[in-house]
Amino acid sequence: MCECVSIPREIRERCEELQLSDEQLREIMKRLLDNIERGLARDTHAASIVKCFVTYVQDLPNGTERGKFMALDLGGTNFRVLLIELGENMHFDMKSKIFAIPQHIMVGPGKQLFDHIADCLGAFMKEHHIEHECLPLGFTFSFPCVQKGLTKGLLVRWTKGFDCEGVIGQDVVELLEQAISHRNAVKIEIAGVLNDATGTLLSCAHKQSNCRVGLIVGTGSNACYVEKVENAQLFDGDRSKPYVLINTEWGAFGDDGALDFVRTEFDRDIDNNSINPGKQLHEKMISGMYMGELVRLVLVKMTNDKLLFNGQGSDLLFKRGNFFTKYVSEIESDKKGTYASCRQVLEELGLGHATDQDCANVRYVCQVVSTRAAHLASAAVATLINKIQEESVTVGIDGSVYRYHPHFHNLMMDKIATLVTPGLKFDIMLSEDGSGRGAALVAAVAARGHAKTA
Ligand SMILES: Nc1ncnc2c1ncn2[C@@H]1O[C@H](COP(=O)(O)OP(=O)(O)OP(=O)(O)O)[C@@H](O)[C@H]1O
Repeated sequence: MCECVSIPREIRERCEELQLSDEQLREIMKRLLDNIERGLARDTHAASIVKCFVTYVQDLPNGTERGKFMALDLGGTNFRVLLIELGENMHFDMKSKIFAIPQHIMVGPGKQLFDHIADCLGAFMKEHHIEHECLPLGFTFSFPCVQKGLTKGLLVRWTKGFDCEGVIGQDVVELLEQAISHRNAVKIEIAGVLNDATGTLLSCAHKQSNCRVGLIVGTGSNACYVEKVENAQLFDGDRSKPYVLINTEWGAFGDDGALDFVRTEFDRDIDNNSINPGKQLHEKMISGMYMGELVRLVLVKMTNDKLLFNGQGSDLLFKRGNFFTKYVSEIESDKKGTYASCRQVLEELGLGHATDQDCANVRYVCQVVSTRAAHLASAAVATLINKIQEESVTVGIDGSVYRYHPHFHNLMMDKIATLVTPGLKFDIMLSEDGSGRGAALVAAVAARGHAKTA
């Protein structure tokens, strides 16, 4: 962090607990690996915090997939319906539309949510004049699910601000099918349910054949990776194939206290004020739903201690949720020694009286919080790379935090390089629309399978 020189000692000291040493990161890796192994093993799975659910996806795309597919992507800020056509030479034609999920639907009855999804699907198919076709559909549903097959996923719990009654324990594919037939508008054949991390892995593997990890750093954080079937003890699918994709659900890592040695008062505050206290503690230290709020909490404390803004905050700064995660990216995008975006953000927050020193301090806090997130994500990715132990592995990543934060990629490249077993090569690539393409690819790979057996 090159700007330390101009940052007062008190500010730096307050931020120390938010900076993780390599030793701490290695300890986190050890604990995460232990959690992953417990999630995979028959005897320890039930009690394991990191669930490592099997996905039943065993084949990666190989470029021979062809046809027209639908995809639904539900799992965070936006809900999307997509129509994707796979052609020769990896040609990918995609039409998509974003539909809002109103807040009252996010926390209302489950039936209302699935009816809404079915209505949006029907409207989209009509708009594209395909309402009379029965197309295969991949359903990206990015919440923790126990899968019982490629087309059966039971919701374990809601995350990321959703809390719809009557869905936990239910098969979300069945709920979607019921809603579609109930609305009676279109016909669809659901070919697979997956989450966005799996979709990201598949969409990157379509381009980069050594892709073995899919990572999300968006509203939430999660990862999926390619595991040997022999290690996936609970997998009851085709054990004659060598691999199966594992959905780690690592957002829950730490829910048993494993991360308490690095959690701070700010992390505890975020958790206590969330709709799922005590849950998803790893995710809450990394992802976009919480990053801005973490920064705000640090700024509030420093303001109250008269270390910022001459002790004069603003109503907007003191109100929860007002410091958006995109502000972190904007503030850190200012060139060294300049504060144009920072000033704009502070003005929006009623802090027009900030001095240049305040701006430098605010940027420092943003850097500390986003760097911690990038380092935690890196430690978790390095854990998987070391576990996979292939000579060269590509990690596909999606999510607005990774996509838009100006330094996240570089921070991750540097830290993963420090943490992986010497000799293992890796690369990380941005997934172009992983959840949508990935869902279509699941449907397409399944269709390829049918074609083969037919
Ligand atoms: N410019 C930005 N820089 C950093 N974070 C951002 C930016 N814009 C949006 N975000 C954050 O990214 C999150 C949304 O992530 P994304 O767009 O990947 O959506 P998502 O699909 O809902 O996420 P997920 O895949 O976790 O379900 C929000 O928490 C938001 O605050």
